[in-house]
Amino acid sequence: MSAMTSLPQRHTYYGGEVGVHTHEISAKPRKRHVTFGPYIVGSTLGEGEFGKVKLGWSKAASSSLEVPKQVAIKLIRRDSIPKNSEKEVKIYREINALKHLSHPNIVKLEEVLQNSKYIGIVLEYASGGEFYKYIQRKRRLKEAIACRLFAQLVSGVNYMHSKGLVHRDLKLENLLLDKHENLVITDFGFVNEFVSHNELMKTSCGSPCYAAPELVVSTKPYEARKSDVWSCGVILYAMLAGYLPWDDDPKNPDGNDIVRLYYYITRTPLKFPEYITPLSRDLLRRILVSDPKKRITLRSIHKHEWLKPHAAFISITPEEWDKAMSSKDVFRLPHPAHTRPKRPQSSCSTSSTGSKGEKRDSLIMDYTLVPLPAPPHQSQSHVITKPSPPSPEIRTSPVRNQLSRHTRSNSAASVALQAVVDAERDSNSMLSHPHGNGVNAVNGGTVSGNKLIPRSNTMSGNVSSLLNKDSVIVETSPSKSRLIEPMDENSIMRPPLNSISNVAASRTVHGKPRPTSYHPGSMATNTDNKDPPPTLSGVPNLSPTRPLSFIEPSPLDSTPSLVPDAGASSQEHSPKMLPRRSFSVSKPLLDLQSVNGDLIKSHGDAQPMARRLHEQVEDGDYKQRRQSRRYSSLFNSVTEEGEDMDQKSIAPQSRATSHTRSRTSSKTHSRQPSGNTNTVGGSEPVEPVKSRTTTTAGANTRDKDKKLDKKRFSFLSFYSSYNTSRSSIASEKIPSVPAPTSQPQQHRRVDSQSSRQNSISRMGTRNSLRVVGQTPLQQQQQQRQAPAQQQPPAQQQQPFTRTKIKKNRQSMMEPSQPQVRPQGEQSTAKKVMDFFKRRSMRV
Ligand SMILES: Nc1ncnc2c1ncn2[C@@H]1O[C@H](COP(=O)(O)OP(=O)(O)OP(=O)(O)O)[C@@H](O)[C@H]1O
Repeated sequence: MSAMTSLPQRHTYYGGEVGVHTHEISAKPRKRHVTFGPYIVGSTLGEGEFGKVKLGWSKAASSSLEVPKQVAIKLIRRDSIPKNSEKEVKIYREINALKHLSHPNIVKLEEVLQNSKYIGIVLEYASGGEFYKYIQRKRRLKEAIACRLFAQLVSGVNYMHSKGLVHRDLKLENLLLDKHENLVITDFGFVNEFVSHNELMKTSCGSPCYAAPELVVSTKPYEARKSDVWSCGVILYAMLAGYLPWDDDPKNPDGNDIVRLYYYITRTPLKFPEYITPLSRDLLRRILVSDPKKRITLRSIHKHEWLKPHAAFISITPEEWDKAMSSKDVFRLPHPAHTRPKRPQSSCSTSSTGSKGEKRDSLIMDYTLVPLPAPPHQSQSHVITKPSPPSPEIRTSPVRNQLSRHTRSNSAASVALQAVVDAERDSNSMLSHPHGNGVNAVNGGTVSGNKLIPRSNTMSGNVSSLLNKDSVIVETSPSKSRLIEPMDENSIMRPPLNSISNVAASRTVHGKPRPTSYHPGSMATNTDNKDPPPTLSGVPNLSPTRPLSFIEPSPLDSTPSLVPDAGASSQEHSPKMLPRRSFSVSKPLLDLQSVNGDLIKSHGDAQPMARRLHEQVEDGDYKQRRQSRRYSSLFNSVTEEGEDMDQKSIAPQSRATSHTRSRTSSKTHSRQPSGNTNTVGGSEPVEPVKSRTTTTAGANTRDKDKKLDKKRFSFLSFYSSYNTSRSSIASEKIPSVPAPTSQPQQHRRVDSQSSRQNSISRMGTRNSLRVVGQTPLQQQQQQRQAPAQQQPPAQQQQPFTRTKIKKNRQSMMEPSQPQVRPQGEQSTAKKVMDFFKRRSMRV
């Protein structure tokens, strides 16, 4: 149609402007797309803590026969990232980790873009959607499928462990599927580094239902890798059973009392439904062992009989993965990106007024909004941080640690970002300076050197400018060196990956107080504690509860030490209110001979990242606020404000959109961009078609409903639907617990009316582990002190809903009274509604 309408114009050819002329007089409305760097931004794939994740297409490929490369772009409003905040650290922690992870079951970081308004983390698009939905659809997985996916999970986890990284937030919600239904591990916001010979960590994080007991009930630093193993076990159980383990404490049916929950977990034998085979039960029994010392290691998991069908896959070493992934995709179809489309090399080419063809359709906002100094080198017009294949040299080179060490007073997270980019420089990456297309580019490690940042003259150590609105990071892979010229070495600031240490050291000099960290054991029931589980009314050893903000000042106002996470510090053994875990500021000395775990086969990539700067102290505070907003919205009280705040984190217009697809991976992955073109950033909305963003009450309602759906999930619901009697769940042992034995009806259907409130309350409880600044008991005490207004609506018996929210646990910490659940049969429609209403929220 388009060709037909343009045909007559060919007769009016003049001066070689066919394309433009034809376009201008085309009867068809000009297509305009929202763009972000080299990508056309499509629909919303999901929404997380940092904002929306959008489907994106490579613009360059859209004009050819080549299938546009699809990516997932995690758009983060820059103004939503307070400088020196935990959020900032988390973002760059994730970037840094992903940059050095190259495994088929770990989401691939394509690049990081940045313009005046947004930071875009461009990830490989996992078109298979969210894993928990996959299980939802199937109710539970067949053993063969579960075996394959679990093999992929442990392979990916083993790989990251081999790099000296622990995920610490493994759960169903952080697993995606690719188009071949391979598992993809995502969300590395809590990733941390462990030191091989002393891998203990102190900061508890993760989601309660997936977190190892030692994170909650022990006063001791925990073995980070073993906690990941536990989470893998919970995931495996969920795959096979269709619901999560230990969900049946009659005294704590909603899991509101986290202390009791973990007391129950540590004392209640694992129970299995009858359809789980003995072999898989055996593996689960070895994984879900409360004592981390007795818990099976990943290496032993690999050798377990149940995984024998995939022994060959699991036996692939991290080194082999590095090699394979750097050369080709292993079991994914080759990326079109391997023939990465050429990007305009001229800044003018991306200008809305200076380009022709496709780029004329783009409204490049940043180009005009953010005037940049003329780049010294011709470069790509988009910016970007491009990950390069894992480079052993980068990871292990001791020289890196000797690179310039700047004493900076900037955001440690920014330093981390610079550290991220620094790795590229080591691998011959070149700097690029985009000066157009709205996304500016500077090399993260050379911000000052290439003078792309107005404050560049102060940038000898000012890495924070990486997050300045006028700055953009560009990092190119070695393969792109042909597009740009190498920078003068002297102009490049090259902070080593351990440059964080310098920041930390400098902060130490400042002598600011370090925030305290969540130290679960200081409050919680010890594993060995034989006393009855503490109750809300009688927790004997509660420490004085203080507001999070008081307990945990900004980590960057603190005095980080050089003591790694491992708990080597004398502070580690302080029973209560231990100082916050300090950040590792130097490359960890991976002593392979003394590696405690089984899987470390190389020095790996234990890059010091920003991770240790604040850990999750502020995170708890942030999440509390965020969760409060969400809950407010859920209850239609003070809601609008909360919703707005969340929505604003991406784009104002997007608030009203009804096409936000929080769980539409399968639907959207083939969706092609359409509509008008705007550039994400500047003053333009993110949403592709403005007309679609019309605000209506209905749209708002739908939007909220979708959010609710996104936040709620319960395996129990569909399991109950599938097997309403639940009598098949066999208790292998009679629990010798103080609490009454578990009851099958805990995994039951629920009244749809009450499910929403109940799920909300659950989200605030079992998911509350991410309040890392306090122990559950602390929170409980706070809760007791808190006014009743923080309490959620009266809860009703509901099946367990899973976590996807990270805030305001306090308001949810009030114990709920067990209530009699409706026993009546539900209609199918009601079940379906319940199913979608009880989606998880991560805390
Ligand atoms: N690579 C991807 N491919 C497809 N969909 C994705 C991808 N990454 C994220 N999504 C979708 O976006 C949603 C939010 O992503 P993600 O959880 O990573 O964001 P986040 O900001 O880190 O949030 P949170 O930390 O709260 O989980 C996911 O649940 C998923 O539906």
